[in-house]
Parts: sequence; structure tokens; C-alpha cells
Amino acid sequence: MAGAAPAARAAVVSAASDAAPTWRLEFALRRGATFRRDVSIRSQRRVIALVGASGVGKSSVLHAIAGLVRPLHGRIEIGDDCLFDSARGIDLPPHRRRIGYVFQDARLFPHLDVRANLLYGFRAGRAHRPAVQDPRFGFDRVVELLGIGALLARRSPGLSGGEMQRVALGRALLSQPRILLLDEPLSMLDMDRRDELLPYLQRVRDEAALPMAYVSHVPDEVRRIAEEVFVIGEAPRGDGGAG
Ligand SMILES: Nc1ncnc2c1ncn2[C@@H]1O[C@H](COP(=O)(O)OP(=O)(O)OP(=O)(O)O)[C@@H](O)[C@H]1O
Repeated sequence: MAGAAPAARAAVVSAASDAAPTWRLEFALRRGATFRRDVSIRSQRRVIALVGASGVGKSSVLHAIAGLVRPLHGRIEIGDDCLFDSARGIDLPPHRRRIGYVFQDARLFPHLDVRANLLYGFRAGRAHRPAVQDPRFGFDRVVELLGIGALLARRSPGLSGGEMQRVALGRALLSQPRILLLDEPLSMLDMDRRDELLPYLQRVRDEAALPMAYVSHVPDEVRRIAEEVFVIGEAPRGDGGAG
């Protein structure tokens, strides 16, 4: 299906309003020799989900937003930020996009304890914004938000999958992002651990108040997190299709 994606089309806008969309993703992607995907997503919602079958290009869309894959052409605007616009020659490098990225696996540094993993995120954020005196996501606030105070001295190999993902979320927030991308953050957890982690994701969604794009295969998860859902890889149906 991937190679037969429909051409770019009029974007789907979630609510009847003249306000500028929070998400404006209109671009063409190529991965490898054969995969091509035209993406057309507009949403005024802050929290969107991207769903679709395996291999349709969900992660690739997140990679393009993060600047890890360069679209063939098009534009990527989120809130007031233009991250990519081929017509205007704009292509911000990844470190200037201020994106917090949480992957399926937490990707913590195993030789560091939780505090040091979190501080890595904090320093990474500061490295690109040394002038910020009063970061929006302070260490104590993030630790409280994610309930990871009791874990600070522990190393990641001893943590449960859910604990690791909470630390990964914390590390992402401490980098002071303007946008959060979550690529199937619950997919490696069993059902009980998923149910434990979901409320933390909801807290981050509500309290961090950042634009969030959430990739998942699980309908229940998507319903509980996202305000609008876009199906990648399906022909438009007038609502929620996305290219
Ligand atoms: N680095 C790469 N080089 C070549 N092809 C790639 C690369 N990364 C992804 N692809 C291909 O691009 C297509 C989309 O992959 P992507 O991982 O974005 O899909 P996905 O919808 O996120 O899949 P899944 O749900 O299985 O994670 C696939 O056909 C994949 O094989």
C-alpha cells in the first residue's frame, strides 16, 4: 500500500474556525528506494494521533517533524514555528527544533542512574539555550509530575518498562521542548503496565500543554490520549484521513 499512497490533497481541518492550525504537515517523504508517502495533516487540536498499519510511515512522519529525515518537498509548521519549508529554503537542524522525542524503548543510558539520565536531558536543552534562566520544566516539577522521585538513585537496568518510560518522558521534558513526539511509547509494556503509564501520559498532556503527536496501533490508547486522530496510508474519507 505504501507505494500507492494518494497524492497530496486538501488538508482535513478538525474544527470549523479561521484560527491558524496548530499542526500543518504537508510534505512528501521517501524512505529507501521504494517507499513514498504524501502527508497532508492540518489540525487545530493540540494533541493528535497518527495511526495506521505497520509500515505505512507513521514513524517516518515523526522523523520528518524532528528533522531526522528531510522531506522531498513541502512544509512543516507547528504552532508558530516553521520547521521546514522547501519553498522558502527553511530546514531547521534537529537541535534547533526543540523536540522532545520518546521512543518505543526508553533508550536510557544504562551506566547512569535516573537522576543523571534526567540531567542529561536538562543539559541537552540548556546547551542550545544557555540564556534560559528559568526553564519551563524544572527538575523537581518533572520528577513530581511523573512520580519518579523514589527512582532517582537507581540505574535503568533495574527499572520496570513503565518506570523506564516515565524517566524517558522526564528526560524529554527536561530538554525544554516546544513539541512532544511519542512513538508507540507503550508498545513494549504489558496491559497492566500500560494502564499504569497512561495516567502519567495524560498528566504530561494536560500539564505540559505542548503540541503532542502520538503514534500508536491501539485504539483505546489513542482515544484516551489524542484529541484528533489521523489515519496514515488511507484514502481520504472526509474526516481524519491524512495521506
Ligand atoms: N532508514 C530507512 N531506510 C529505508 N527504508 C526505511 C527506513 N526507515 C523506514 N523505511 C521504510 O519506510 C516505510 C515506513 O516505515 P515506518 O517505520 O515509518 O512505518 P511505521 O508505520 O512507523 O511502521 P510500524 O508501525 O511497523 O513501526 C517502511 O516500508 C520501512 O521499511
